[in-house]
Amino acid sequence: MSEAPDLFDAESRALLAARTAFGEEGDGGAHRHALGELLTAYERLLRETRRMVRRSDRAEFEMNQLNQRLQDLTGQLEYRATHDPLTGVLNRAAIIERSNRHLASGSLALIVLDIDHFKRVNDSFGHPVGDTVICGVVDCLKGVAPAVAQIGRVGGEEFTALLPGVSQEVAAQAAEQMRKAIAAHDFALPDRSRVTASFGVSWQAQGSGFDAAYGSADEALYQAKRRGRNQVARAALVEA
Ligand SMILES: Nc1nc2c(ncn2[C@@H]2O[C@H](COP(=O)(O)OP(=O)(O)OP(=O)(O)O)[C@@H](O)[C@H]2O)c(=O)[nH]1
Repeated sequence: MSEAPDLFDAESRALLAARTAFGEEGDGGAHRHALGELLTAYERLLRETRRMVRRSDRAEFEMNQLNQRLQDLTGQLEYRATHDPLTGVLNRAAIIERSNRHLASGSLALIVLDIDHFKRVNDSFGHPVGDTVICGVVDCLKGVAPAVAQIGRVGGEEFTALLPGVSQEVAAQAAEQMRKAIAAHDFALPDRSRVTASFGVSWQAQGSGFDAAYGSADEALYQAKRRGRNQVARAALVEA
């Protein structure tokens, strides 16, 4: 028979003693004593086992908590790396990454918009008021954007909406809804003036990239600004 492990030394000894006592012609007292020793040894073993189970439960609980915290922190880090802290929409890096990902598997319509004469808002009422206008514009965009749209802030007062698999025609209609929503919104500026934005809309076939999509939408946006602002301009379509 193999040797008993150290952990069970006391129990093994008690068991051996009990076997010996019961194997011999002993008196009742010796048997009772051996049984008592055995019982004590096994009660101790039971107590030790329960203590170890409790300790292992505690360790498992703590490990699960640490795991959860790690997952939360990873999620927070990922969120910060991909979102604009002021408005909560996607940041420039995330917009570039998603545009390229969409264009690798299909077409992409891209809307770029820029708040008109935004410098005046900052200069007249201060930066914090400018920030509330930026947030208000994002709220307007979210309110009317199609479900498929992914909204991002790519510059100070410049935003994009990605519309994967959507035609330029439909994207231009969505941009027009956005334009109307901003123009109709009361931004509660001290002089009661309205806020407007200009839009450029591009469409790229599968295989293109963010630079081409953004470049042509930005060119169209520039046209919208030149033509008097508060309007939507479409980029010339480039066939694949
Ligand atoms: N409040 C605030 N202002 C910002 C932020 N980022 C950029 N800006 C401001 O946005 C303004 C951009 O102004 P311009 O590029 O001259 O353009 P604009 O006045 O909007 O005029 P147009 O685009 O030609 O219609 C500047 O005053 C910047 O300081 C921001 O995070 N918060």
